[in-house]
Amino acid sequence: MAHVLIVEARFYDHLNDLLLEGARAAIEDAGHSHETITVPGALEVPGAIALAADANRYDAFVGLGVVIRGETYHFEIVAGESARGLMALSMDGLAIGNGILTTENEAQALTRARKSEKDKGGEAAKAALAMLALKDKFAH
Ligand SMILES: Nc1c(NC[C@H](O)[C@H](O)[C@H](O)CO)[nH]c(=O)[nH]c1=O
Ligand SMILES: CC(=O)[C@@H](O)COP(=O)(O)O
Repeated sequence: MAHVLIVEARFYDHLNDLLLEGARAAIEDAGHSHETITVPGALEVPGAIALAADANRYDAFVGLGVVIRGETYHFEIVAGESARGLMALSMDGLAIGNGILTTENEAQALTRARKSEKDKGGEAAKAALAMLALKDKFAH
């Protein structure tokens, strides 16, 4: 059984609750365990995963969050840099799924956060587990 760390950027409570529901269900349906930590925003997710990875307590990681475009260039920074950070950690050998939504508005985020619709939280969890399976395959 794998132990998965979910790192959620809790910027929009109601959207995160939906993403968490999907991610946790996917992990449990696959027969694995999980725990969740919370950070302020998407920019903190990669750093939190890097810190947690040093603890050697987790087999895989799922980053969750919602980045909704505002008035300034900050959307590009938050969306792009959180994704880049997770990609860098993935290329460094961590089994990671990226469930950080980057949308133009809340309606787009709701559709993607709901388990009954696009279930991006569950999708990210399944991606992390798929990468863990690959990691295990190449380790033997
Ligand atoms: N605007 C959003 C943010 N911004 C906050 C940053 O992620 C970060 O916490 C801050 O810059 C301090 O380092 N975060 C989100 O997750 N979603 C947003 O829409
Ligand atoms: C994605 C963001 O950083 C955004 O929520 C911030 O809004 P604004 O660009 O209007 O400051």
